[in-house]
Amino acid sequence: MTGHDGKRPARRGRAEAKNDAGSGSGSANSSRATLLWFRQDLRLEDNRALHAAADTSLPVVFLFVLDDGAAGDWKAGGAGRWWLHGSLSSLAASLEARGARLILRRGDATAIVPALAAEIGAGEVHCGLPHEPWMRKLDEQVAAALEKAGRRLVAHRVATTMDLDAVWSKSGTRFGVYSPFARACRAAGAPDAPLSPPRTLACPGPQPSSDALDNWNLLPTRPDWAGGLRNSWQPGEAGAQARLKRFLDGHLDGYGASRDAPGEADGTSMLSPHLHWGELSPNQVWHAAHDSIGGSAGRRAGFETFESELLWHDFSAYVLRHNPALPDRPVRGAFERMEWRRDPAALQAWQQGRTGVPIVDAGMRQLWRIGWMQNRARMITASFLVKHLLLPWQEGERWFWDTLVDADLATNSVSWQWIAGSGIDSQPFFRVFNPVTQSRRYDRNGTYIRRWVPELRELPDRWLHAPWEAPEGVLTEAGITLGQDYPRPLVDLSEGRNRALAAFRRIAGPDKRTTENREQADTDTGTGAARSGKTGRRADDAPAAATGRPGRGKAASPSRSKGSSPSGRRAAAGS
Ligand SMILES: Cc1cc2nc3c(=O)[nH]c(=O)nc-3n(C[C@H](O)[C@H](O)[C@H](O)COP(=O)(O)OP(=O)(O)OC[C@H]3O[C@@H](n4cnc5c(N)ncnc54)[C@H](O)[C@@H]3O)c2cc1C
Repeated sequence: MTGHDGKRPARRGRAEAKNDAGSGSGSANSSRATLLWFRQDLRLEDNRALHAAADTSLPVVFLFVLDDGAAGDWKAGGAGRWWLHGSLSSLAASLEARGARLILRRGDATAIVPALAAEIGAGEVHCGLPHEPWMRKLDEQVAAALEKAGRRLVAHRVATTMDLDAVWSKSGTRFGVYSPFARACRAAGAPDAPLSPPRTLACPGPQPSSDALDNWNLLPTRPDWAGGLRNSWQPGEAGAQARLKRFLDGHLDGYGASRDAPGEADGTSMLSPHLHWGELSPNQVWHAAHDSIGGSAGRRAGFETFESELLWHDFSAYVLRHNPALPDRPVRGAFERMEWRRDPAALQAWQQGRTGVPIVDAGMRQLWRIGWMQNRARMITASFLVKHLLLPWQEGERWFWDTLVDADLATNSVSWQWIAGSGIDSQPFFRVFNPVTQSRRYDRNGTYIRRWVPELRELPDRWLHAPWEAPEGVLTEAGITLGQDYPRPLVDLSEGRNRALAAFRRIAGPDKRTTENREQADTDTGTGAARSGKTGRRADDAPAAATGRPGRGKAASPSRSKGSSPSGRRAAAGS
């Protein structure tokens, strides 16, 4: 819905506080201070929790708790911890510049938050509204503990453009598909306008004690694998603003095409870690992008596509909110019976970017080096793991969790299940990305491959995407001996594809949706039918007719690699 001035009406009235779990029994009136509990909203601008705390006119105490116990398997991974250190350091400096202090505590938040609220005499604790299941459970426990003492927890929407509890279909059901969800969001109008930081922050005289950030050991030391991350990112609000400006100044126009070209510098905004850690709100990003359109048709087109991606971010949170088991279990029950293979050597080759398929290796090495991978490359590498290698999507999800600076429980699990075909509004399993076709289409000149797989640099474009097809003389001239300078492919692409399709056929029967997929698979003929609602997500392979030979992979339940610490996994993979 667009207003006559070309601007959408605002989604006002949707930023109200949530999870107001306490009784509000009057203790707020006798409060001496307010507690602001930061989580994944590490910013001063457009932070509704911060505004609500400041509006009490009481001194505000700022707290961040590192509670790895509550997060369990989903505590921040190695790259996430590196980012968190930088982001907290930046936030602490911004607060100090305003005469305030960030209090750091490590341990059980259900004990720490109520105890600190009692210590400073806070009637209210303000925080951002989370969508991670473990954090929601934690909030319930903290709210209950506070309530016992007549205090209350007040959560504010800080991480999505929409109030996710207010998005319903016309028939009153939840959306299970992205496109109508996005239509409903767009129809609701523009996201709320961003708020500037409060002018003044009243701070208490004596401050509570705080841990020293350096003592949390969030940065890797032995080995220090973070050099590529340091060279690529500036965690914190200032870095986020600079990245947003760079993208909007030069790259919104043409984003529709460049977002699919992994080799294009700044082809996408690279805002994902800043958005994940809440150094920028999606509302700030939306408004800045919208305001930058001016009269340009190209920028408007870029904006429309960019907005779709921001809504995918909201949709992922929405899906996780309504499917708390999503990070661990397939949404489609039939996939519980999938006969995934167990092949640690293949898994490690994938993690290290040594599969012998250049576009896959380029993506995995980019991830390793800078803690981020371009979206098209994420799709190709994920599909290769799940389909050509027939390894459980949870293995890939775990690896991404540990190595991505933007690792986000909602987006990561929704995306992995989308690739695996086991999730909500996913790509059907029988759509198998051919990595070579994808590579030729989206990295036509080989810029991406040459950057991240330099040993192939001298190969002519024609052979770069599939070196195993190159004549011996061409390889020799490029200085490559396959199996020595660069691996032979881990799997024959056509055999891998057939093995995956055979495994899929064995589970397809009893599950309604997968049966439908299979029937569709037998009749689809073109890429048009392969288009999903997801912008730019298109499978390029012909659909699976019932041609594959039965696979021989042994049934393996997905292992979660429990017990190996994230940084241990990074260290184990070498550099
Ligand atoms: C297997 C797989 C795993 C992924 N894991 C994560 C993850 O852990 N964290 C994460 O933030 N993204 C994840 N994505 C989604 C996507 O790849 C990244 O959000 C995107 O590449 C980030 O780059 P950008 O900021 O330049 O995006 P842009 O193209 O500039 O998009 C702007 C913003 O929109 C959102 N967005 C873009 N693409 C998607 C998408 N496909 N789904 C949901 N939101 C999107 C992000 O917040 C992004 O920062 C994953 C995708 C795949 C295929």
